[in-house]
Amino acid sequence: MSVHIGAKKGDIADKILLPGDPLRAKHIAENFLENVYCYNEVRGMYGYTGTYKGKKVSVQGTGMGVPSISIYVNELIQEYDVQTLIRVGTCGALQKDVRVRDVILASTSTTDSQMNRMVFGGIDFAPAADFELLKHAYEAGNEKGLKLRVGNVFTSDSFYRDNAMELFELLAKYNVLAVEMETTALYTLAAKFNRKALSVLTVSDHVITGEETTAQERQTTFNDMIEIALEAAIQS
Ligand SMILES: O=P(O)(O)O[C@H]1O[C@H](CO)[C@@H](O)[C@H]1O
Ligand SMILES: O=c1cc[nH]c(=O)[nH]1
Repeated sequence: MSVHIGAKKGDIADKILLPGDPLRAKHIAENFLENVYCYNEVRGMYGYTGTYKGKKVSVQGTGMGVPSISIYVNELIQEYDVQTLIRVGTCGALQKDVRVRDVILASTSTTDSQMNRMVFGGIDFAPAADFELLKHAYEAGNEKGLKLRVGNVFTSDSFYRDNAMELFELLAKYNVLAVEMETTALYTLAAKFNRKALSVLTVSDHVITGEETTAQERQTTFNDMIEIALEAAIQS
């Protein structure tokens, strides 16, 4: 096992879905995978492996924020040699024409996290999705008749922020689609270790209109996003 994941080598597939919420991991395992086993319960951050359309796929909760997802992604890559990592997360919409329950593919991310500034000595590294994964996910969405949004998301270090609207309006003006808390870390670590990564996000709330989804929905019912991510994973 690694420090935070109680799996043996070989227990985790080389393709993995990464929800922030461990109960979303359980939902994905129970409703989308076959031949499932749970390989991790450390800290209640559930991890499962099973098959999707006959191909081995894992799903691992990451917790919230850059430090938490960085721990899981580092260990999944360095200890378990995972190659393809797809975040399946929620986000808050920043654009008027992005609606609650829409699915967004993050082609890149903007951040207020200091992580990359520390690593790159003040240079602004531009985290990017893997193009092939993004293409497969986009095509999977099209096949389901969905109009996916593709673009820049804001990876924030804080969920609660003073004077948030001022920043959100500025980001919206620069075409940032939504706010969430992990994509920058995922894309940067994937670049560091030469792995493939993508964030597929469902809009759970609207920062401008105030429209929201319930905690139950955030745990369990964002199934378009899950199917799109699984299709992209098995084609990678
Ligand atoms: O639903 P998840 O994947 O946790 O993603 C979003 O939800 C959490 C905040 O409520 C943050 O982790 C944010 O990125
Ligand atoms: O980080 C997040 C996630 C969902 N909704 C938000 O407003 N922020």
